[in-house]
Amino acid sequence: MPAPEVLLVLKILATVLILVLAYFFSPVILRFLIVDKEGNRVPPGPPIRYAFLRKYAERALDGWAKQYGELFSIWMGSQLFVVVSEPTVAKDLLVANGAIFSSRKRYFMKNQVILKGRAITASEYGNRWRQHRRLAGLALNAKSMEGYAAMMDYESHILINSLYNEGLQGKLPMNPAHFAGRFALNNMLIMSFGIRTTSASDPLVSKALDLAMEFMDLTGPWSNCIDFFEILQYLPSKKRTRGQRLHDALIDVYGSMILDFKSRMLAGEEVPDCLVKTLLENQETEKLDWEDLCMLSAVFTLGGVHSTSGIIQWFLALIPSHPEVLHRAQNDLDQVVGRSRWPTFEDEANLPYVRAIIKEVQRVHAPFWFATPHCASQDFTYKGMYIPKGTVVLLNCYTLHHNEARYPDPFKFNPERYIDDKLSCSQSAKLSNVMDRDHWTFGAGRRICPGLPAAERELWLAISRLLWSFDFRALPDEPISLEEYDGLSGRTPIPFRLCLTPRFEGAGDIIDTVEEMVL
Ligand code: HEM
Repeated sequence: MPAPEVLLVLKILATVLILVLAYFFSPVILRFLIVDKEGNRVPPGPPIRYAFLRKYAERALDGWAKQYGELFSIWMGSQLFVVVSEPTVAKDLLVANGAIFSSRKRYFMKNQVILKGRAITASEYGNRWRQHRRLAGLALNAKSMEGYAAMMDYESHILINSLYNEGLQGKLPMNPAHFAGRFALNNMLIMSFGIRTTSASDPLVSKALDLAMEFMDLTGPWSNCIDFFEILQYLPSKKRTRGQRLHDALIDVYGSMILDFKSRMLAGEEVPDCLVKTLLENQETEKLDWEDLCMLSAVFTLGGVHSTSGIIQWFLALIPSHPEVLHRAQNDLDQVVGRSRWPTFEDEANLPYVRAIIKEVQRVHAPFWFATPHCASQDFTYKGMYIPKGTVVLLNCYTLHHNEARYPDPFKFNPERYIDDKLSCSQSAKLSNVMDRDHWTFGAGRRICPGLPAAERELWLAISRLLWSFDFRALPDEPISLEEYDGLSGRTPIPFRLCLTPRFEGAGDIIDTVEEMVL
């Protein structure tokens, strides 16, 4: 017979175990208990609560979508998620009922520790978000975009030039990630701060890319148990320390750029139009404090870095194993543009296959398989399924992008499927028949990415010029993985190397006619 003390310990352990099991299996009961006035239950879903989802969470979600249907629910710790996996449901909830499904959950790590409730992407739906969106809109409207057009053209030239020279005209295999990252970063710095990095070795490039990666890794919809188990929020943890450090680094790096810009304004210098100019000019009337300025400009900038650079990297990862795609695109470029100049943004409408390649890369390798989660700001019942206020609503882009009915043979990289699609992604997102929409890479509804036109222009310039300039060769003993990826929310390929050889004699003459400039 064990001693009474041992029995007591065993009893306590058994009770704890029962409580833990009850907690994790409580969805079985909650699915009957949580109902609206008519008795409608939450959408179907797995019977247990999850503490975290394994790497490549999109595969688990895709499996559940097949098992439970177009709208299913899942508990992550205390948080109820509803996952949207079908285009008409996405439209019905996020677009038609955008007044209800356009908020954001106050994630502990992302919204509270890192962004301290600031920044457009973290703002709950309401006046503050409208203010942020209006300010971002001023930096991204059609007139502002015209102002950035020449610089984006120039940055794409610098991108091609640095790949050409650093890769010794194709003799040296290279990892394109840093260069694609710098291209996207420079475009964002121009739009946000009116500045650019003047060489690939500028320390700001690595610093900003590292901060963007850390932000993506700490802020995924499932990355942190601490977001869903409130008790952990009262305890010190490594993740929380990383989040706090990231907050401080964002203030440090982006705050000092704001101070530099402000001192130029105060000195009477003519400063370029950009987001920070708009913010500083409107700081008093809009009642923006120092942290608002830092977080708005930091998140705006880093939001457009890994996403755009990721798509360029996925394009480069895909193209060596799809020579038929490459040859057709290069043939079209030769026919439409010729070899005595390279493509400009104005050529876009005349090169439908190149545009189709870009759309297809965005479909098969969206940088965010779950966009940025929305949150329900009211109770809502959809087709007999109850979505309580506070539910996080997730766009399951992976399943949406592999929908057999919309994209036959969905796992095949096949740009041909977009050949008759003459719309830009911005136009396509507004189509009334949502089954015709090109893809969901930029989100949906009122929170749809406001940087979409900027991203489209950048991607066109980079990808059409890469196709015009180079042949692409993978290394026989370094296969490029198209299945695995880096990043917990923003996805980029596992680092890879390839050789970029000029496609014809004379290409280098055009590629080499550019020099780094200081703004
Ligand atoms: C290929 C590149 C890009 C991709 C794939 C992308 C994707 C996204 C997605 C999925 C969202 C969330 C949408 C939603 O909640 O439904 C978003 C939001 C946002 N994006 Fe982008 N983005 C890209 C480039 C950019 C650029 C270049 C900028 C700035 C110039 C930008 C600025 C923003 C901002 C400010 C938000 C927050 C909007 C809000 O919460 O209201 N993005 N983006």
